[in-house]
Amino acid sequence: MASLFDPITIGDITLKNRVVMAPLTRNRSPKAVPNTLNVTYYEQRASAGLLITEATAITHQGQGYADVPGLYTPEALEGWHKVTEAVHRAGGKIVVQMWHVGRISHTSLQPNGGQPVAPSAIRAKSKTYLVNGDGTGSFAETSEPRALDLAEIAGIVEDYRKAARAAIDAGFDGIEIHAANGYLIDQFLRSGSNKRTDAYGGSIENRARFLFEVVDAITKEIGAGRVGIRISPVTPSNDAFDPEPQALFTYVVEKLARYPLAYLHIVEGATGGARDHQQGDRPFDYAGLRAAYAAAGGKSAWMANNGYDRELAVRTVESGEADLVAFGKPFIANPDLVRRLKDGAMLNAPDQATFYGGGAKGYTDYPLLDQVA
Ligand SMILES: C=C(C(=O)O)c1ccccc1
Repeated sequence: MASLFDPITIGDITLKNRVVMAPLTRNRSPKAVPNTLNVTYYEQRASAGLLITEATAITHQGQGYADVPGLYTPEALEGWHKVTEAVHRAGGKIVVQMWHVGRISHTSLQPNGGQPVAPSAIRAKSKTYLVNGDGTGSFAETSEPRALDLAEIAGIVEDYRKAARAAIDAGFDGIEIHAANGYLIDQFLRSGSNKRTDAYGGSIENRARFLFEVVDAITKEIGAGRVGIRISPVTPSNDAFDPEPQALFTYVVEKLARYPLAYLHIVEGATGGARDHQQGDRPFDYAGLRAAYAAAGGKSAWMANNGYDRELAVRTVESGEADLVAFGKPFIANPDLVRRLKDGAMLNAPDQATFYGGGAKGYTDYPLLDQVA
């Protein structure tokens, strides 16, 4: 029977435990360049079995929020190299979450002030984070997107391939494809945001085409053993919706079974919200999803996420329902979360007011267990 605190090898990556830091957007990388504060933040949390970085834009077009990092300038890659070196020096493992926001963006963040791109010209009922002239942050409505021309899609697939290569060259142990939470890949998957009538719209197979072109390109470039993927079957984040999530994501995982990936990362329920959130006419069957994946020959590690506490995480790994558990907010407030979970110690409460934007406060200043009187 496996324990949350046992080592595990996922694809080409060996982890010292199964406690994962989930991707957490913190908006603390001005000009999309990781800085010394970011180095400290990730280094502090290196006792995790695996760190998944905050969502990181593969190109300027893929950028949707102010002060999130990128993977597309020499300065950003140099900044990430400092992060990976520090995490490895501290004995950690780290992958970067590769992100294209699609329609979840704002003209002020887009190249030449242009419209964000999407599978279809359907505006999301969502907001994005901007930084005002005086440096203060605020949330603004996302802009009206334009539909991608068929001829543009191959270029974005190539952007993913180039970014994956750049990530490995920057010292990451691997990458996570961000296919969740209503961003570009998820916008193609979900029928609520994809009304295309060409080979990328309509049937489930067509709506998943873009995802698998990205998976093909990245796994050919860096090897499947260094590739994870995050999906969120029923999240309503960023106005994501599909009335038949079980059919859609069963198709997705059955096709992913063909790739010997490092892991599949599943957001259960509404991201950061109710674990039992439902889309469509019946509750989502996560065990059934994994069974379909295994029946299709899938052998990659299964990473569960969203609202896990110590008890549920320990039970879920011991039962074999998942191989790893990813924690978000608990890692914001507890750099030494692994030790706290192992010891059953109290957890610092995260300060919501400092989740997004700002500096060290609420980012690198949470006390370790040893520092708490
Ligand atoms: C990248 C995000 C995601 O995956 O939901 C995100 C972006 C902004 C705020 C919170 C989360």
